[in-house]
Amino acid sequence: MAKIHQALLSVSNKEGLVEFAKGLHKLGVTLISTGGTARKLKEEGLPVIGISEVTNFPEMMDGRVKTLHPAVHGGILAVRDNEEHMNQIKAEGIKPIDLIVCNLYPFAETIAKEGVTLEEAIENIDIGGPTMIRSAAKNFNDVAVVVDPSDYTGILEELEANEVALSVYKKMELSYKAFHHTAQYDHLIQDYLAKQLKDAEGLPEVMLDRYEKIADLRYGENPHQKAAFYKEKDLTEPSITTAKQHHGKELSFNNINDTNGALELVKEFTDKPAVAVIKHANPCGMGVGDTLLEAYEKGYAGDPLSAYGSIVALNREVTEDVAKGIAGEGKFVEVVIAPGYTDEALEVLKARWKNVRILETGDLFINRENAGYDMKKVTGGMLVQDRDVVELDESELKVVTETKPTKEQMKDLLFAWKVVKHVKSNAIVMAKDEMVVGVGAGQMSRVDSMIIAGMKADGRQEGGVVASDAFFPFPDAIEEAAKKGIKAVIQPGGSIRDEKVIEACNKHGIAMVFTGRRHFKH
Ligand SMILES: NC(=O)c1ncn([C@@H]2O[C@H](COP(=O)(O)O)[C@@H](O)[C@H]2O)c1NC=O
Repeated sequence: MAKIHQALLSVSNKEGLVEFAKGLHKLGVTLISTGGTARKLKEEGLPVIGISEVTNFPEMMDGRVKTLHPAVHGGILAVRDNEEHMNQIKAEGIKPIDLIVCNLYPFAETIAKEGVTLEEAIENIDIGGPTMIRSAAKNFNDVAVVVDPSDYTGILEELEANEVALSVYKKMELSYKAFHHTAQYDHLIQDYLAKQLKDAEGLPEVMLDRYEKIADLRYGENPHQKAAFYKEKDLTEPSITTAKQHHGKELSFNNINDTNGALELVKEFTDKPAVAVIKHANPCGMGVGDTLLEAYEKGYAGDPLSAYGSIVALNREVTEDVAKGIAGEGKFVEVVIAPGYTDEALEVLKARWKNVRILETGDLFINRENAGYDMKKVTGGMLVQDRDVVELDESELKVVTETKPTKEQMKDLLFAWKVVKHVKSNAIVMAKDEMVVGVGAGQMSRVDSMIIAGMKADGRQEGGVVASDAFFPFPDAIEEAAKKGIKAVIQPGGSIRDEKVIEACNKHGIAMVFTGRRHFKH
């Protein structure tokens, strides 16, 4: 392993710098540095060669040109066992630089400042730093590059243990990290400029760079599929990616997907306690109540059979009584997710199941102003759209039937409308007293979803309401609803046969409300 003789330190974030430089100096490494970094090291009494002594050029134009010089890049990029390279740098009086310690102008922090000007942002685009980092990262066989102050201690320890050398494997690891760092940095700049341009409202040119891996998963949807979990970098609201796990087995691919569905559903309810019971990302039960226990009981009662092995999401802190409800005899859940838990509640859940995943999100909200994107993978491509977070404007509701919904029915219609948005299309939700009593999900025809919802409700829908995520193409589903004793329906409207659908409602004395907006979820 080749020894490190010369290091170039040029950092904006000076955290840990002095200790690291002192360690390098103690190991006999020569230190080269740029303006502010050199000043800081000199203040500590460290011997530092200024960059101008290396380049024979002054640092110019407010620091726009400091390290951008063949004396620096030749010293970094020369391949040490390439005789010609080494002769060439020698002839120019260039000495190899074996270690680059660099982090960049604080672009992210600058653009986050209130009232930042374009000029200020542009001045904070680092050019020399990324160039140097990339040179060193390319030549990782011979050069080490450190971009993260949290790596300083570990590197010093390795240098101390290995006669001031690092393994090629370690240098390759640092190279990977360095390219990641510069790629992120460029991305941020690209994004910022896109926002300044007139088409800032459009979707970004490149999507996947916005995501970083937070976990490798044991496997994907099936055991033969490899999988990992990625987090959106500029995430602005609590989500499955930010939830803290208190207890239980590692989350699986399917757990994450289903828990996301459960959490997003209860996030819709802010005014009152709400509990969703989810299987395969669809709600099998959902309830709203004056207390969280009441909401849980309604959520569970929706479909106790399907609730076995479900995911339970709650929108309020879980208390002991609710935990006892979830942990009741004969029950089994995969995941519980909530804004928080009392100590007693946690005890109850932990004691009941060794493996149940208990997740805490903190206070729940939907950031509708900056909700991010929703994506669907297709073979060879990806579809991207805004997340469906638009709220129902109650003033736009239109009662289109002779019969008007009662106050109680309207409450249930609005409840069911929020739920149906989270059910796979074609989606039908039957509800009564702010409790889901039947769900028809993912059917190829809407009337089949209605029939299935009615089957699941098993009589409990009598006098209740129905929500449909998209319009009824025919009156057939209304005929089915009428047979089941449904008294009010909420749906977007907009079918060419709306008149027929309204006629069917009028015939059966069903009240129907149009929202004017559909919520497909495919
Ligand atoms: N222009 C250059 O040649 C150049 N070389 C290094 N830098 C950056 O200057 C900063 C350190 O400056 P100082 O040591 O003066 O505090 C580092 O963030 C480094 O990435 C440069 N600045 C910007 O491009």
